[in-house]
Amino acid sequence: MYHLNDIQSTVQQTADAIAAALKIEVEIADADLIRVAGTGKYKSRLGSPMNDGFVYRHVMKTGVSVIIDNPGHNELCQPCPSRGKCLEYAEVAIPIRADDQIIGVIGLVSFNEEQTKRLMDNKQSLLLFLEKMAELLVGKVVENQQTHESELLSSQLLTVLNLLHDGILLINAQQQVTHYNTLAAKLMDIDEKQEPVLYQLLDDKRLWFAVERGEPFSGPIQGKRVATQLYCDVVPIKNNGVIEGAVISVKDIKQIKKLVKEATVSEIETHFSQIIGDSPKMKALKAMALHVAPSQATLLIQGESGTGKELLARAIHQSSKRKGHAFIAINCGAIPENLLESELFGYEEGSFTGARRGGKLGKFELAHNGTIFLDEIGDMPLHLQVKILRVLQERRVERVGGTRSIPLDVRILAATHRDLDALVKTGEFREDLFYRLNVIPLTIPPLRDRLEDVPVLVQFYLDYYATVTDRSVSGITQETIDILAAYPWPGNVRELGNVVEYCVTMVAGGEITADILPQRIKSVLIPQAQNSSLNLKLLEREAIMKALTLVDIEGHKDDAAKLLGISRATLYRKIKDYQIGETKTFS
Ligand SMILES: Nc1ncnc2c1ncn2[C@@H]1O[C@H](COP(=O)(O)OP(=O)(O)OP(=O)(O)O)[C@@H](O)[C@H]1O
Repeated sequence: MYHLNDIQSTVQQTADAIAAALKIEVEIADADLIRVAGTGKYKSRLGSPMNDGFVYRHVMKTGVSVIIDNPGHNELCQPCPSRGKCLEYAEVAIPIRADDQIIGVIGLVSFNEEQTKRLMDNKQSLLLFLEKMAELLVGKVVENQQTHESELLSSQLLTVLNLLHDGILLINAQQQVTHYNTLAAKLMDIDEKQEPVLYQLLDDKRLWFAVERGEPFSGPIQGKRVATQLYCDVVPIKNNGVIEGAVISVKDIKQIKKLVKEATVSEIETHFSQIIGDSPKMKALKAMALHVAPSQATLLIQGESGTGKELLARAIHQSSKRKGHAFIAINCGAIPENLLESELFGYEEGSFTGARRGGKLGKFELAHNGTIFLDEIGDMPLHLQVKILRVLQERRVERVGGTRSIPLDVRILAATHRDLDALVKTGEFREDLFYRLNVIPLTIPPLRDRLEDVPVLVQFYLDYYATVTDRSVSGITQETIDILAAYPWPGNVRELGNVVEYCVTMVAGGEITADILPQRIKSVLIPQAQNSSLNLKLLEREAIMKALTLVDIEGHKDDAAKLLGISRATLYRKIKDYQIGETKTFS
């Protein structure tokens, strides 16, 4: 809806102009019959409602112009309380029409014979003249409304732009900056008194050409007035195929790096104290790992799946001077071969179909100053093994499709559950890379070779799952622990954690007893459960394990047999019967 009052001074000027031309009094009312402008005696009554405006009300309602030469006697004057006392000689009223609405009335009033004669003699040209004046007012009020709407849109747009976390520039087809948000002003040092042109802010022809040709562009650009490197994304604006300009989003590259760092520095700090296990083998491993952690050495962690290779790698990272930087883990066996290269080394824009605009950082670059954990390195394809070797030797990476070689400061920790030695022999793993990685080998023994760690791990997981699942568990029976300590744990600590989680979930409060254990665990020993010798066997098994632990070093089973008071042959048989770990270790 248009309001004449919004252009009051124009309306008044129009009333004055009509009055001067016709030498007659003029008043102009809005749609609510409030006097917006007036001349002569009406000038002092602006803003007041025209209660007696029966003629004007009729014009508003019908949209038809009215000429009254007999005020007081005309039928439109019938309801007027001033009828009979009316000072007016004649009256002309025409509607002001905008689109389909009538937004006001222009009224001419004569107060003497001479004015009346002028009105009546030139009725047609007078009406035409007034209609033109009404059109003029409508043109002004529409223009005013459009200006207001576009100013509102601009200020809404600017408010939205200022909410964004990127600097934003709106560019027109002449490369002039028409709008920018506060962050853009800060990032590019835009002076608010000037209307900058793109080339005065961002110093790169590739960007200017992209805007000029209406093409998208992404990449690092040097600021012109600032020393900062800025990352820019250009999105062209086209209207019916015509280039109208572009929107450019701008980020501070330092800020992006900071965010990447925040996102990649692990929130889960892992310390050696979180690696549970007091068996002599674990103690020796932890001591060795703690010793080498602060060094820059590349480490190869070997061990079966679920033995805690990543846990150990995280603890090593946390105990090194790199702990404030990223720990980036990548499972080389879990990523399809065709994607692994770009995941590790990143790629440049346009290096292959489907490559993201602006390219992509690889895991090596993300780990800059920190540690990269290459899990399942044994699954790495040979052609990538060459690239890894180059990174290790030159401490630089080259992105896929790139020509630059980027310097890097990354410590590599690799891990595998496979026998790399054997892979080297079959030609599946490069010997030179193996020796390069295997500078300091760390081998985590499988859980079945350190079953004495089982009770403490069980307790650790009981506490953990009781807390995270919010279930109260009063304890676990000795018989259950004995069964767990006799199971060979092919899935190692991960499997044990899952079993305890299962028990905590199933027990519904109270104590965990043997019958709650998953069937596969029970079935290792339970066939003998009805047999009264179950506990005796368990005791015997434990005694053998203790004796083996005391002598500890393989090859001294004679001593263990002596301790137990049995022959060497019997000891070997019982080790086999009770499935006490004799599996190959990697050291
Ligand atoms: N000694 C330990 N103390 C506490 N938790 C452990 C221990 N060893 C392993 N875990 C836990 O077991 C789970 C498996 O560990 P992790 O992922 O480090 O093993 P992994 O050897 O890297 O396995 P994979 O080779 O399958 O990737 C994790 O939840 C880890 O926290």
